[in-house]
Amino acid sequence: MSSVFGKPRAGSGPQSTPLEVNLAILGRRGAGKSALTVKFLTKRFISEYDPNLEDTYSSEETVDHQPVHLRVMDTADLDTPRNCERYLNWAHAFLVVYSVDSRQSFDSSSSYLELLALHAKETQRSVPALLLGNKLDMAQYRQVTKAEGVALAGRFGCLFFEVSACLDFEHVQHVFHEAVREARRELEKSPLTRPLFISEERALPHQAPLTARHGLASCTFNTLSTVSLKEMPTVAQAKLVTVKSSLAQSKRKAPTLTLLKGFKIF
Ligand SMILES: Nc1nc2c(ncn2[C@@H]2O[C@H](COP(=O)(O)OP(=O)(O)OP(=O)(O)O)[C@@H](O)[C@H]2O)c(=O)[nH]1
Repeated sequence: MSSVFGKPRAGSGPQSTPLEVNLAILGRRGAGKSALTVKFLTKRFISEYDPNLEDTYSSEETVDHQPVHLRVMDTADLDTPRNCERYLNWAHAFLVVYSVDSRQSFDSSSSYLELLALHAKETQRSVPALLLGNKLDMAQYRQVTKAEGVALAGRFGCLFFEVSACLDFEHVQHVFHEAVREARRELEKSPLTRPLFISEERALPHQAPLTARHGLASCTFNTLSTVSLKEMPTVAQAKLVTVKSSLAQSKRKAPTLTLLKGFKIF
């Protein structure tokens, strides 16, 4: 039996079932969520995309010598969080993305972090979030300083990174793997935490003022006190695509590319 983070882990040997981690990528339209997701999955940068596609990808990863079955939901909210339940109750970790050359996207990322903090409070379920400033290659057009990113992340107690989807794959991979580590820590603290889909829609009493304040229109939260719990169903309007691990992809690029419909990959 191997030891991760000082705790013996049942089932972490070679025969073990991979740890399942659901990761949702949040952020304003154009921040680079899809580009980062595809970069992580294929090591490639995309320049054309369908902004209305919301895809959930599945990738077999190895993080700290442990197999991980990682599902990545590349969300497609418009300018503000909408119908958030689909990811709030599904994800074990969130990547909140803004673009360093867009003040608007930074403001949106703040709204997303507020939303996550509120949801954590209401459900008493802490889900780690990482704040990510993307498009570092556009640093000459910066509208958001690194210090502002650090400060926002500090306010919400999350890790912070600046990356570029069109530069090094390793930096992007590092961020995704950090998200897995954060999720794993949380899962080890409370192993009963697992993705749930809660079917009953019920707005919280104080939801309206907060959503109004932060522009979180049409987000509904459901707490564990609501009665009807179900397994997470297929994500609405999402394709689930299995992608080979990064290592396998580099050897077998063609099959991977045919799976990632909706993107033009270079
Ligand atoms: N220069 C640069 N451009 C990027 C980077 N990441 C994404 N882009 C470009 O920014 C635009 C938006 O990227 P997407 O990945 O589609 O952004 P998104 O957040 O998924 O946006 P939606 O799909 O509309 O939700 C595209 O033209 C990308 O090619 C980056 O790191 N650097």
